[in-house]
Amino acid sequence: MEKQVEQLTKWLQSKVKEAGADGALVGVSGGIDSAVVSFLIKRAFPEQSLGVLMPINKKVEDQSDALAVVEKAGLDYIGIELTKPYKETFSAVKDSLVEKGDWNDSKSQLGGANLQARLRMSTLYTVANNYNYLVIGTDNAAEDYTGYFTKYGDGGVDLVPLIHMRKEQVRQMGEALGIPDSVLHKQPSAELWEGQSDEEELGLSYDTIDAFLKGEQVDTEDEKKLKELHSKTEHKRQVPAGPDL
Ligand SMILES: Nc1ncnc2c1ncn2[C@@H]1O[C@H](COP(=O)(O)OP(=O)(O)OC[C@H]2O[C@@H]([n+]3cccc(C(=O)O)c3)[C@H](O)[C@@H]2O)[C@@H](O)[C@H]1O
Ligand SMILES: Nc1ncnc2c1ncn2[C@@H]1O[C@H](COP(=O)(O)OP(=O)(O)OP(=O)(O)O)[C@@H](O)[C@H]1O
Ligand SMILES: [Mg+2]
Repeated sequence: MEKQVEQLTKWLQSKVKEAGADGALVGVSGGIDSAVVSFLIKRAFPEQSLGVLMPINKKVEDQSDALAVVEKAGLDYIGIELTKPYKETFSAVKDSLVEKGDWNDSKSQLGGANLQARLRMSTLYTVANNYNYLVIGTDNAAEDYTGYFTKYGDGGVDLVPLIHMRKEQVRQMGEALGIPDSVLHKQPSAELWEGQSDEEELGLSYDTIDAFLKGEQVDTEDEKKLKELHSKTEHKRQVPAGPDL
């Protein structure tokens, strides 16, 4: 595991150098993926790395797991509360659509969730511009395959160090790096609405997704679901399509 950590550290250093950037930052949620990236960027850029805590409908001081991560990693951090910008943007959209008579309430939970992820992305890039840092993403192989991320939200980043790692491998790396137990053993959640759980929303467990990614036999219905998710979200893994010349 140490060898893999070292490889990723060197890779981050070389990509940042190649970009002419001075360091790297990551959004820290208190989940395991961003915890692993926090430790990696601290290792790659001890003096030029930053964690950004961006609670929505919560205070920075309430993000206890995220605070435990930056503290344990020794990562410099800032807290930027996005509740007000989120509420204002969401209301501006809603009020205009209600007035036009086109508001679709059943779509609003997902629309609002994706707005949260995209507001965080915009915030990260604003901070990155200030420091001349790159924005490091946290997507892993399971999320990438299933397209379980917001296009141009948490998917809108410069580098994706964990993209070839299954969730179990992220957990193993987290253990090796000394990530706090509360974070290691927590249920994966995008926390975009109350009680959200990745596995419940996907209708698949990470164990099943990981097994499939390893080429192991999984339940036929699960395999069908995985392939459907993958093909439906292909557009998220590509640059936007233009017409043929
Ligand atoms: N074929 C196609 N070609 C080009 N573009 C296409 C398209 N189909 C849809 N689109 C576009 O893509 C949009 C849908 O994609 P998107 O906006 O991403 O939205 P969508 O995939 O519907 O939702 C994002 C999913 O990711 C989950 N998520 C989000 C953020 C973080 C995490 C986490 O794990 O932390 C998870 C979230 O809970 C939700 O299940 C459509 O509104 C449309 O604009
Ligand atoms: N409150 C937050 N503050 C800062 N960044 C956040 C916040 N919520 C989400 N993010 C960013 O969005 C990313 C995607 O969230 P995701 O839930 O997939 O990862 P995670 O929380 O690190 O791990 P897990 O999937 O196990 O919950 C996070 O890794 C983080 O970079
Ligand atoms: Mg999470």
